[in-house]
Amino acid sequence: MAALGYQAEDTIFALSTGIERAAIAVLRVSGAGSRNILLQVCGKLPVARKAVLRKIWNNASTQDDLLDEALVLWFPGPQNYTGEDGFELHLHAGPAIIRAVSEALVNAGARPAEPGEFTRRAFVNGRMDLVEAEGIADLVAAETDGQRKLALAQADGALSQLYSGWSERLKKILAFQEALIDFPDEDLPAEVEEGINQEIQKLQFEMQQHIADGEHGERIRQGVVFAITGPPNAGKSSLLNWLTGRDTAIVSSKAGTTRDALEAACILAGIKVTFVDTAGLRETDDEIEAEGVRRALFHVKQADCVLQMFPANEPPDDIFPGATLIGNKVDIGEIPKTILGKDVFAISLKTGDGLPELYTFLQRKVEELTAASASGAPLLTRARHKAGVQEAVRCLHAALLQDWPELRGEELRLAMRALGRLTGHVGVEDLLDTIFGQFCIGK
Ligand SMILES: Nc1nc2c(ncn2[C@@H]2O[C@H](COP(=O)(O)OP(=O)(O)OP(=O)(O)O)[C@@H](O)[C@H]2O)c(=O)[nH]1
Ligand SMILES: [K+]
Ligand SMILES: [Mg+2]
Repeated sequence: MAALGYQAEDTIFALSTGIERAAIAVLRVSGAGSRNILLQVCGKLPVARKAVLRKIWNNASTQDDLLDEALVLWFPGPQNYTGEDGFELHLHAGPAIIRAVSEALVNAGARPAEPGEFTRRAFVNGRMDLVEAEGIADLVAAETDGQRKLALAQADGALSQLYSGWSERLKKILAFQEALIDFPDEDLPAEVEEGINQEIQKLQFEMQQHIADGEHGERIRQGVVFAITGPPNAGKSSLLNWLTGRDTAIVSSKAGTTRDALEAACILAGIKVTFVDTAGLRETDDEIEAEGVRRALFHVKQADCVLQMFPANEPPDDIFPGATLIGNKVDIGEIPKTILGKDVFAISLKTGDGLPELYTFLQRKVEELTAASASGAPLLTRARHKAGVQEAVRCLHAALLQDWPELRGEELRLAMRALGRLTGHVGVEDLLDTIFGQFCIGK
C-alpha cells in the first residue's frame, strides 16, 4: 500500500465537531503516540471503546492546570476508523477549552491534522478503499436525501464491490489467457478461447451500461439544472421566484428586465435542483442585452432540462430540443393545448392556475433524470470513476481485436490496472492528494 513517510508516523488531532456554538466539542486523536498522549492528559487509560468521565489536565502526572472534565473514549487500533491507536475527548464546547486542550495535545506530541488526513490514514491502513473514502467525503457534504442515500451506499462499499467484482473476473480471464500462452501446443479445448471472448464481451457490456447509468448518479450528487427560457415578458423571472419561494429575480412589465443569468436552487423529490432564469430571447441592438441573450442560449445548451415559456397569444415558432413548453398568463389570453405536436402546460403565475400540475410534472422529471439503474446496480457518481471505467472498456475492446495472445494478455492487464486505480489497489500515489484534499479537517 502507498507509503506516506512524511506524515504517517505523526500523531494527529482535529476538532471533529463544527465550530458553531454547541454544547459539546469532540477532539479526535489518531496515531502511534495516542496512548502516551492520552496518559499525559488524563492520567489513566480507560477501558477500550467505553465512554469514561475524566479530568483533562495539561499534565496529569503533576495535576497542574485542570482544563476540563470530559468523556474520554480510547480506541486502540487496528479495529477502528483509521486502523491506528486513537482516542476522542468530548469536551465542553467553549472556545477557550478547545484551545487549551489543543495546546495540551501539542505539548504531549500531537500535531493538527490536514484536511482528510484521518480518512487518508484509514485508506493507507487498508480500512477502506478509495471509492469508499470518496463516499465518506460525499456523506459529510450531503445536503439532500438523494445525496445522502447515494453516498451512504458508496461509503458502505456497494460501488467498490462492483469494481472489485469486475477485477476478480478479469483476473480469471487473464489466468485462462496465460494458460493459452504457456501451453500453445497443448490440446486446450477450443471452448477456452471462445469462453474468454464471451466473458470479455459480457464485462464490456456491463461496464458500458454502468457508464450510461452514470449520468443519473452524477446528477444526484451534483444536482439537476433546469434552464428557463423564452421571449421577454413571458414570466420567466416570475416562475423562478415562485419555484424557489424566494424573490431572487426582478419582475417588471418592462421587456428585457433580466440580463444576467440568475440561479436559485431548491430541493425537489429529494434532489438539489438549480433553476437558471435567463434574459428574454429577442433581436436587440443593446450590447448588454445581446450578451444576456448569448448567455441564455449557453445555459439552455448546458441544462439537463429546458423550460420554454411563452406568454398567452405569443406561441413560439421553434421548440428547443427536448424542451417542456409552458404557456403563461392564461388569465389574459389563449394558450394552445399543443404546439408542433408537443403538450403545453397552461399556467398563470398571477392567479396560480396550472401551477400544482406543473410542480408535479417537474418532480416526476427530476425522478426520471436521477432514477436508479434498471439493474439495481450502484450508480457511478464521479468523473474519476467514469474515466476509469471508460479506460477499462477501451482496453477490453483492444483485447478483443488482438490476435496475439501475449498482446491480448497485456490489454487485459491494462484493463485491470484501470479498475485497480479506481479502488486504489494499484498505482494511486499521485491521486491521493487530490482525493483527500477535498475533505474537511477532522475527517
Ligand atoms: N397577467 C399576468 N401577468 C403576469 C403573469 N406572470 C407574470 N406576469 C407579469 O408579466 C410581466 C413580466 O414578468 P417577468 O417575470 O418579469 O417576465 P420575464 O420573462 O422574466 O421578462 P424578461 O426578464 O424581461 O425577459 C410582469 O409585469 C409580471 O407581473 C401572469 O400569469 N399573468
Ligand atoms: K420583464
Ligand atoms: Mg426576467
